[in-house]
Amino acid sequence: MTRVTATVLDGKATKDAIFAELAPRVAALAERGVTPGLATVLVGDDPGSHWYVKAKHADSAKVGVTSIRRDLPADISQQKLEAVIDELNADPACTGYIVQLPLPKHLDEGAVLERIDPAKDADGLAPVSLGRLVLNQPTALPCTPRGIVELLRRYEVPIAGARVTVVGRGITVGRTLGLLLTRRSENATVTLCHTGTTDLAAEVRRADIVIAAAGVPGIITPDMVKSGAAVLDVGVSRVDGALAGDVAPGVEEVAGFLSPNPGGVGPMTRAMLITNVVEAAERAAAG
Ligand SMILES: Nc1nc2c(c(=O)[nH]1)N[C@@H](CN(C=O)c1ccc(C(=O)N[C@@H](CCC(=O)O)C(=O)O)cc1)CN2
Repeated sequence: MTRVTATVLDGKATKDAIFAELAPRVAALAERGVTPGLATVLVGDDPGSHWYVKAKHADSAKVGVTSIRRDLPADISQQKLEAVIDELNADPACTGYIVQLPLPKHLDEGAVLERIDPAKDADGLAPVSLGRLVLNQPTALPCTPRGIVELLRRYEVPIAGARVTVVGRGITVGRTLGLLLTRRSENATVTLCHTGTTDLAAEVRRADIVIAAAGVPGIITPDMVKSGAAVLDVGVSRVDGALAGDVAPGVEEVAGFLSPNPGGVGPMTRAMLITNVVEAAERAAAG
């Protein structure tokens, strides 16, 4: 019997294509004397967060976006961290910035996000940005949800009318993704599953698109997936030091589309961050 294997939703190749599209836009801004600048605020020593921030600055360099880094000690006080936020809000070289999450437990993440000038919120995670998203007002979109929608679109996975099951209610993916997918421009029907969901397998089985963002290795097994569904693996766990996604082996034989992990949604998150910064610079240049 011939085994069918899902089409790979290649986030790395798509990121490279997006960067190739952004580079001339950055060059056009340069001709007008505008250089977009991305700043990152990184608190502490988490190796994963360090990797992400380093990658974000490498991406910026590839596209012609300048970099500002604020690497801060794990025991920084709330007051000192907020002073760094205030500096970036006032810095004309900083078009947009992100505070790498999660922050150490002693810090008030909500207060930090609230302090970000919405005009410089490159992550779309500040309360005003999320409120604008809810109200259908123009705003920077959260990078991972935007990356998921972009990846689906570029591979022509039908979204309008699709049943989407999102697994995981974290702020960077699950909780915000439904806001994008239920806009009229996407028109999907979304179910958000979490630890209180009574029959996860049934919710996944009826989905045309599954977004696995629980951070539980292998939680999505082949028997849970409808034949031909698109499955995007966004979960990040470390098992014996290696990255482990939420999607178990064998799903590629049932799904129609599968985003690998690594190499799927992660690179798209980075591509959308740089896109958000370039768009902010274009808005500022237009006055
Ligand atoms: N302020 C934010 N914090 C966090 C966000 C976010 O969007 N904004 N999302 C995640 C982490 N994240 C971005 O910051 C991110 C995750 C993954 C990748 C990525 O390219 N991953 C690679 C694999 C990397 C590895 O081997 O560990 C891949 O998937 O191929 C980039 C960015 C939480 N925090």
